[in-house]
Amino acid sequence: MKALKYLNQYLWKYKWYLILGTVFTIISNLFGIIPAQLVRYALDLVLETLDVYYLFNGTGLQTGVYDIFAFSILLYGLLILVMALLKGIFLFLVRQTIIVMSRHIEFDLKNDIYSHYQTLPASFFRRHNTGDLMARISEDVSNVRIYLGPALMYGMNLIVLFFLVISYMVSVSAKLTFYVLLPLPVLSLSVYIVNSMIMKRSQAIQKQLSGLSTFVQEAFSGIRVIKSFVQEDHSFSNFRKEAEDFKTKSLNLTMVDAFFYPIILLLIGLSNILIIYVGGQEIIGGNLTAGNITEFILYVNMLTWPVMALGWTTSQIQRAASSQGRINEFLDEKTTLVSDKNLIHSIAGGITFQNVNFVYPDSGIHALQDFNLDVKSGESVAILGTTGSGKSTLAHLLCRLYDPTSGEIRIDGIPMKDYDVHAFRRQIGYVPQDVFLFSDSIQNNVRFGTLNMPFERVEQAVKDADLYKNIMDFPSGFETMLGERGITLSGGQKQRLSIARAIARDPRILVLDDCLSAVDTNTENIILNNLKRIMENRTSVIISHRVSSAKLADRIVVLDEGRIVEQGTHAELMALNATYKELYEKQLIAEEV
Ligand SMILES: Nc1ncnc2c1ncn2[C@@H]1O[C@H](COP(=O)(O)OP(=O)(O)OP(=O)(O)O)[C@@H](O)[C@H]1O
Repeated sequence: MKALKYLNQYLWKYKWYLILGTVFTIISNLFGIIPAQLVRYALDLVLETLDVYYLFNGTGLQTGVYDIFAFSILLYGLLILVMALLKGIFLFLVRQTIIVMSRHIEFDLKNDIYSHYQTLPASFFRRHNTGDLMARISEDVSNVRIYLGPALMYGMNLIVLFFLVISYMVSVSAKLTFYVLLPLPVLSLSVYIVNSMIMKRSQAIQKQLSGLSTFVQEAFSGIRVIKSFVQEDHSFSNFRKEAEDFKTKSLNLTMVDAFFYPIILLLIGLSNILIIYVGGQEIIGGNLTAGNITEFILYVNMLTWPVMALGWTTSQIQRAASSQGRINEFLDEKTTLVSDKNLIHSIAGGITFQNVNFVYPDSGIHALQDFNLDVKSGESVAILGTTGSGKSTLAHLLCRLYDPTSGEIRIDGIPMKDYDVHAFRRQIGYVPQDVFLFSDSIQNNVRFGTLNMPFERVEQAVKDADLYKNIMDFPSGFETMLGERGITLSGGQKQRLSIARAIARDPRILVLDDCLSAVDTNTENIILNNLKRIMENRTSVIISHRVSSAKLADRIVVLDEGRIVEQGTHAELMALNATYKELYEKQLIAEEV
């Protein structure tokens, strides 16, 4: 329950909806209760007037009595109708305040979670799968919304109704009220027991649902691999297993739910029997009228639905508490990538790695070891190395997706940690190894959020990435849609578009992480030559496992198992006659073959 405290800030923000909602709930319940009293008056009136009516039997006054009697009944009938109408109007207003409030909070909560997700470091997204992230922002927020909307509304309604009805009942007959409410402790106990079971089972369902979403999301992201390996049946049988588990857990919950309503109806029925039995004796004793008994039956029936909803409400509150707990777990995660000084200024692009060590927290792999490198502003450095030698790790550190485990990275002589993270990243052009493009037009993929970027710059970036001709060949040119709603680019085209996106931002430091692997050597040369021109006076770090990409750089650094084994220009490294030369010759032969 503690988890729900987090929502108080939103309740405070929308306090007027809540206050008005409470007032409307009280008014609507008053209009709901008054008809029961009108029924009592009407019934007692009928019984009393009947005696008078028969008293005047055979006289001319009987018709007069009948007219007064009929008129009074009609008046009561009309009053009950007006009350029902007023109750309806106020119920409408209750929904217009409480449910509207819950929708506002749902909107705010989703936005807050989404923007919080975005502040979290890359390591967080490695630890948690996409299905889980999605479930917390959709399923869990929905559960919380139901608590803040319908559950709060029914809960408030129950409290107000209970208070009003019981005070009326006591004012009529304390004895009868005592008997009518006798089954209540049993009811509360059963509600509590059943709800604890509901809570446990719904948590299991929630967890399973999250697993199911992850499975489906992964299966459809990798649909091409599944199809090409003819693994549809295997994938389906795995899905069935997950879905079967979900079904079993849901059925377990349904069984408990099925117990719930009969128990409540039984106890309410017991109350009705008690009213008639004890009330009947009271009538015989002359303490109550038949109207009172009718009124009591109406009250008890009025309580039936809210008491039944009590079970639903409590289970929903518990469900919301567990959902909010899951949401808080992520909201409490704080990024470690913070800056004390938050320096915001334009950088020249000098990079210094000083005894940098990096160990991946989740795998414990020592990806970079005592790494020292000095890159002057405007210099182009190629990082070459075998697979798993730590090249991408270097790129991640340069974009400050991670901080070094020990050692320091300095930019223009200032520790990278002192720069404002966003202001710093804005000056970096990063082309990741796994190209990711959004389902949007080519133009918007290049602009990527910088809406005021002149079209000429988009065009120039695309030309520099040697993609212009390809784009012009598409019927819609720059407006060509990509992704699920549009065309699929080839691997090389994607890489070039990703390069265009990075250079269009006019970065001070460009980090290319093995992003020329899917283009031929000729295109690679064109792009690298273009980059040489546009990156003049800016720094470029070209990561590759291909010597052809490294050749044009001012300096080449050869990595092995997280350490620098050689560095120098192409000619110097060839003269060394060691790792680089061996790599060069191997790749030359492979290319010739
Ligand atoms: N997010 C991660 N969590 C844990 N270990 C990781 C992670 N990313 C990489 N590693 C490990 O760190 C080491 C260096 O990986 P890195 O991706 O930097 O190599 P690389 O030189 O870029 O390789 P490649 O050329 O194949 O991309 C590898 O052993 C890899 O398994």
